[in-house]
Amino acid sequence: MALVIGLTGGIASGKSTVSNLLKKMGIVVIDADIIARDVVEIGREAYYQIIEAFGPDILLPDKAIDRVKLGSIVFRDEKKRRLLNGIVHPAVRRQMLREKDNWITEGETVIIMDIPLLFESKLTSIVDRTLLVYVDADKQLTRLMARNNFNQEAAEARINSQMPLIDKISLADAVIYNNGTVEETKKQIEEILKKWDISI
Ligand SMILES: CC(C)(COP(=O)(O)OP(=O)(O)OC[C@H]1O[C@@H](n2cnc3c(N)ncnc32)[C@H](O)[C@@H]1O)[C@@H](O)C(=O)NCCC(=O)NCCS
Ligand SMILES: Nc1ncnc2c1ncn2[C@@H]1O[C@H](COP(=O)(O)OP(=O)(O)OP(=O)(O)O)[C@@H](O)[C@H]1O
Repeated sequence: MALVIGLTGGIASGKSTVSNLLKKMGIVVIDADIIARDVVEIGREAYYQIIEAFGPDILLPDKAIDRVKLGSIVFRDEKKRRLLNGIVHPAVRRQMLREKDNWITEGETVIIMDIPLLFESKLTSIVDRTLLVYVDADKQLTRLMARNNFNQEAAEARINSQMPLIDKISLADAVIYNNGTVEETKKQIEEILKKWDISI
């Protein structure tokens, strides 16, 4: 039996930092953000649905979806965000489940599913345990602004489109506090894996 762990957090809370550390330890990670990009590639079903819903102006000259433009629409408008989620999320969910099944068939015993909206999208039923990457609100904002070169308004729009990170703490089976150094975060990961009897 494989153990499937849902890794979640908030935007720029440190999920990729944690998943990279887990990958280095040899653990398989399925990344919802990567799959969400894949399912809207030119020619895919969700690609046409997005054009239908948001109009052809949402395309770049090379016909790919303009992610910057789409982001500036959906992170300011909840209705539009729900519309996009309704198109993209079912396709992401299907592909994630397929990849999970493939890894299980290949004999993997521990699989991480990195899903930013695990709690918001009520996807906890597809994982056995949940692991939250938490960071204080002020650090989340400054890290997001620095990483994406966002102004405060754009960064806050994204943060506010998610469940407050602090509310996710009580929903998670374990929490990694990513306020300190990456080394401190690594130690916490090792402790949780030990507590969960996962040998690496
Ligand atoms: C709006 C889009 C085009 C913006 O693309 P962009 O390249 O700027 O951002 P990227 O996809 O890398 O997402 C970065 C982070 O934003 C946050 N985020 C993305 N989509 C959403 C959403 N619908 N609601 C809340 N937060 C979101 C997540 O924390 C994610 O890790 C894109 O995020 C998208 O298609 N979102 C809908 C699909 C989705 O929910 N993806 C998240 C995981 S399934
Ligand atoms: N412990 C840390 N110390 C300093 N910087 C960090 C730490 N953890 C993450 N960061 C930085 O904060 C930013 C956000 O981290 P990361 O990309 O891992 O978050 P994420 O949760 O995967 O974000 P998203 O969901 O938005 O893709 C990155 O620039 C990363 O280098």
